[in-house]
Amino acid sequence: MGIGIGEIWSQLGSIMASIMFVYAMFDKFFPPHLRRYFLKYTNKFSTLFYPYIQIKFHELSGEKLKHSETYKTIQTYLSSSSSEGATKLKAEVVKDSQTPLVLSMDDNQEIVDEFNGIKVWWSANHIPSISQSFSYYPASDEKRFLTLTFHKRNRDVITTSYIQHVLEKGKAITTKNRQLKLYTNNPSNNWWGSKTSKWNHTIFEHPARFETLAMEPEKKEEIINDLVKFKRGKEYYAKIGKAWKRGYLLFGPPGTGKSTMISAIANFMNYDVYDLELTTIKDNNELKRLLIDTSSKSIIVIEDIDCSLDLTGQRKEKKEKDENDEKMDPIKKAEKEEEKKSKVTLSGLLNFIDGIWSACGAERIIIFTTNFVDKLDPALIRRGRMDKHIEMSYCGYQAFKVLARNYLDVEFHDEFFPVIQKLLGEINMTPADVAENLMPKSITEDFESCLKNLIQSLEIEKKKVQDEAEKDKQELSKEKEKVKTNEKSEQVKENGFTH
Ligand SMILES: Nc1ncnc2c1ncn2[C@@H]1O[C@H](COP(=O)(O)OP(=O)(O)OP(=O)(O)O)[C@@H](O)[C@H]1O
Ligand SMILES: [Mg+2]
Repeated sequence: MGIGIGEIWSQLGSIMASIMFVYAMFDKFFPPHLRRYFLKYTNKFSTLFYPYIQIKFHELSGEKLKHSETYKTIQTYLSSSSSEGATKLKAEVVKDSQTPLVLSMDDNQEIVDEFNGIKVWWSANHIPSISQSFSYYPASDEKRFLTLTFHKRNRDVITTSYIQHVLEKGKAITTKNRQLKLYTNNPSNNWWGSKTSKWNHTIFEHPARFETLAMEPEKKEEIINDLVKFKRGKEYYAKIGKAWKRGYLLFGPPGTGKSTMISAIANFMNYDVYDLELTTIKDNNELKRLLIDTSSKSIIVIEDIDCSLDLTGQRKEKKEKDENDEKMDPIKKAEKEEEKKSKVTLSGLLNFIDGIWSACGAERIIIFTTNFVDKLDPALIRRGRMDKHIEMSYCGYQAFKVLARNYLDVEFHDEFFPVIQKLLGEINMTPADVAENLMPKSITEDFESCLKNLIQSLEIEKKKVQDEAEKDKQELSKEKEKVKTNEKSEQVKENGFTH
């Protein structure tokens, strides 16, 4: 006869009661100084019989400085197999991935994985915050980690090949599912708790590509080659003893495609973009902390560097405006005072680019853009910091051809193209303006009228330039006339004086 469920329960109950009783006796009568020895030996005893090893992977590593990439990678790896093993699943942020729903293990769930016939167990663990106070911000002492459990005898295989296998596979899945992200820095008064990130991000979906970027083909080729070389340069950078990063300085007048070029680079390299807004950063220290929280395979962009640094521009303008607010309430005024005092300095930025801290994380491109390259401090843009200087210039004939192909699907037109070629040789027009002229303004407008529009604009521009040159010439001759008449009258005076 089998034993009934009820009987099992009653037996289990009495066993539990006995354990509780023994524990209570132990707690009450065992002398505390002996208890320590007892626990030590039972621990040794149990490890003798407990044949498993556990490894923990924490979400935050390095004194909470950084979200661990290893943790994220393992999580990705596990999410690909957890759907089968775990019974409680968690749906992850959907918008970051190309797959509509990313499932992963929920807290305190366990899954079994197998590698070369060896069984391992993974569990997701969560230690809630100790502080009980209710807060809008996530608690900073909350801890999450993944635990890997395996048999002692497999120690070597697991710690070398298996973990490497997990990381490689996790990375491969990440790259496959990857959508580029565009990050902007959060003002530091929002950096509460360890969970709130220093960077906000959205999905980066700029359609710019090198193929659609209008510039001289040789120049474009050169940039692409440089990027390819950089991407494959891991060993090379290690060999020459340099951090694996590269700086580009993009300069040129507004509307020549600097920002477009950044997007094209991001798409080409498949890197995330960190758009760094220097004006909201309080000091060099904050800048450093932002840098630490960026990931590898990324582009760090500082647009209009001449305006955002203390060298010129924006900050000064801001100060002047503030001086008008004399009647401001005292708290706000103190805050503003604080804002004025703290700032990122040139040396802080230089450290950010190539100081010791810049070596954390690899495969990174730093891009500065400016309209006025002459305004920048030479220290900032010397080679080694900004390795490659790229001038984005006015639209030439080759660049126009790319735009015509993009906007109108036209390769050549024997009536209009030669005219445009001649005019572009004489007139400076930005690719943005050329593009605007080429864009059909209504659905009925055909490509010929678009090309005519461009020619018309170029001719108007040419006329303007000619008129201005004429005016300048006239003024110059007037000046000359004046000087001549002055000289004459001086001479007359002098002659009159001597006679
Ligand atoms: N070289 C180019 N190739 C293709 N499109 C271009 C190019 N330059 C400009 N454009 C077009 O003009 C628009 C403005 O260009 P973009 O924002 O890249 O200029 P910019 O150099 O960054 O200007 P600013 O100095 O004002 O920031 C873009 O949306 C793009 O469509
Ligand atoms: Mg721009």
